Amino acid sequence: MSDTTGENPPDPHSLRAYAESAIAEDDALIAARERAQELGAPAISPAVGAALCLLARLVDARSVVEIGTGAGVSGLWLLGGMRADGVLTTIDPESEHQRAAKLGFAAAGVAASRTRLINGRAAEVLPRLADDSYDLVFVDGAVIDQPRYVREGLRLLRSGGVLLVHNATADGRIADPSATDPDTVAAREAALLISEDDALLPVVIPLGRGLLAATRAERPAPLD
Ligand SMILES: C[S@@+](CC[C@H](N)C(=O)[O-])C[C@H]1O[C@@H](n2cnc3c(N)ncnc32)[C@H](O)[C@@H]1O
Repeated sequence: MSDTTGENPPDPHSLRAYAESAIAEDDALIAARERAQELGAPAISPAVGAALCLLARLVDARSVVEIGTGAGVSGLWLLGGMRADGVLTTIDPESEHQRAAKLGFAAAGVAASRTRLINGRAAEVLPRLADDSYDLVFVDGAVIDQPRYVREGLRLLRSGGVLLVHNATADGRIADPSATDPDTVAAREAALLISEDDALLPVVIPLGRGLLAATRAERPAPLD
């Protein structure tokens, strides 16, 4: 499994390495990535960022919620795909991380009105957000909390919206039946919540640490 710290890079000849190398980041993203490294807030990989940007564009996202601001690398990619008047609501309990993200958003020329940085724990903040009102929900907090975030994320998501869970594979352990550590169990529970919901169309995208994407399909009208 590739990681974004560079400690465990993918085989340079693998499809995954190719997918990562095919994405070029601009100066604002490169600087944000450096801040993330300094703060120890691991950022999504460039290919995951490009996937986020693409999906935000495809759903014409105006309202996005992010769990785990970090230093703003994923936020910058999401904002790049969102509508020009779209607002990113991003939650993180670490004020230092959010200060770095704010710096990165300003350096990229993002208007302050387009970001709502909420300093707090997602478990306390998410219940205050409105049902069915977000086009995209991006989950990138602790793996152990994924089931809770998926439940809340599905409540927030509008019909036709997209839920994205990063590190959905618990660093690749999800496919190993002998792995029963708490993170892997939590990642399995989150994946099951999604796969057992008939209204969702899910896919695991094997980029970065694994991105689980699911859209809430608009239900077809019943036949007479
Ligand atoms: C992997 S980093 C996020 C990286 C970011 N999404 C990016 O790609 O640039 C995880 C972040 O989750 C935050 N976090 C930890 N506990 C949290 C919680 N209970 N609620 C929300 N965020 C949390 C951490 O402070 C950290 O900044």
